Amino acid sequence: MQPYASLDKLRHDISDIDSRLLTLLAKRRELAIAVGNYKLETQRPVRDVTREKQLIEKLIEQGKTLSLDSHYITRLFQLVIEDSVLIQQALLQKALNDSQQHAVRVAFLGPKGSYSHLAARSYASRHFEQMIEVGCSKFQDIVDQVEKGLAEYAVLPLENTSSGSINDVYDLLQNTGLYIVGEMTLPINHCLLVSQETSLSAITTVYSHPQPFQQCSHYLNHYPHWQIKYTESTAAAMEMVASLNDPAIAALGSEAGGQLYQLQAIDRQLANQSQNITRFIILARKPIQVSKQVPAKTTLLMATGQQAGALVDALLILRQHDIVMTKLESRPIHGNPWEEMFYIDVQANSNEPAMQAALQQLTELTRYLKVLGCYPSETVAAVIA
Ligand SMILES: C=C(O[C@@H]1C=C(C(=O)O)C=C[C@H]1O)C(=O)O
Repeated sequence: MQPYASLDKLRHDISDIDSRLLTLLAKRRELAIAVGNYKLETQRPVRDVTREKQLIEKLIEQGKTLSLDSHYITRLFQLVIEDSVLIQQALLQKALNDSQQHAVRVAFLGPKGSYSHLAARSYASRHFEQMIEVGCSKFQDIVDQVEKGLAEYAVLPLENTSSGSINDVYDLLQNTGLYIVGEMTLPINHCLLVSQETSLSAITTVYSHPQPFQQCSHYLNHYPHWQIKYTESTAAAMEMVASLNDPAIAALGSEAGGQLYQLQAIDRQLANQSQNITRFIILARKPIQVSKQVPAKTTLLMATGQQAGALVDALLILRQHDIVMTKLESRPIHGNPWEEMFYIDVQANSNEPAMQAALQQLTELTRYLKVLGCYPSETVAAVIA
């Protein structure tokens, strides 16, 4: 038999299995939606950590008999379970907030192909029937679009596992009347994208948004002669590289985004952290109700007095009510040199009695307190067996 013929046959069989896997995953999702509807009627919590643990344990056992590695099985099914939890959370949220909108306008840092665009699409696929894309060129424009009623939702990147907090977005939150109504995480795989056949040694200039340059600083240190050029988004960098069509010019961005501009990746996984993940927040003009059946997060904006221990006193209030803090960030207050605004994420629903009591005490203690939003926590990691 010709080697090519056998390769064709093998690939045909692999494609066949992949397609059957997809059909099964879609069936699994349908069952998860049915479970979601059952939970809606019976008021049961979406997450069942014991069930997740048992499920993964059983799969690992079965995997052993099939010579499949437990780490591989865990990673695969964490993703599958995450999808199922998020789809159920979206279902409960829709029922509670009675949102009748079919086509919603979502503003993000565009143009097409940016990470924000991928995040907006992924969030919309779970939450809305149809998304009308509103690509913006600045963070401020995204917020303005929603504030002016030209879009219903804003998608903004807030923090990244390699480069940390995105200060410009934190600062915007101090001055907007919008509320946080959702969050999501997106794995970010930065690639070096080029418009034609070339090699790393031929590159002289790289275009991208400042964030990818920060997140790939270790990789870039190997090429100190590369000229760095900033653009307003990774997609703008891709657009530029496509239009210049020069073998010495590259962009840092996502492979999927690059495909929209006919760019090819010549190097991948360039971020300093192998787990390079960005957390995005979703903003809207009105706050939402979060179902008691889903894990919730609340984000607070707070200015304490200048007295010694003011922040500690505030945090002690959270501890007193057994409220877990997942993030604390501080940013300067514009116009008040050396004064700080604190951003606090807690694992709690702002409607719970414990949180209500804590908010009451914090209002008495602090100079300024605002609930920026309460939203379903989408940083779901299925429990490892
Ligand atoms: C589907 C369910 O909901 C969630 C998702 C699970 C899954 O995808 O297998 C398991 C447990 C729950 O956290 C369920 O409760 O069975």
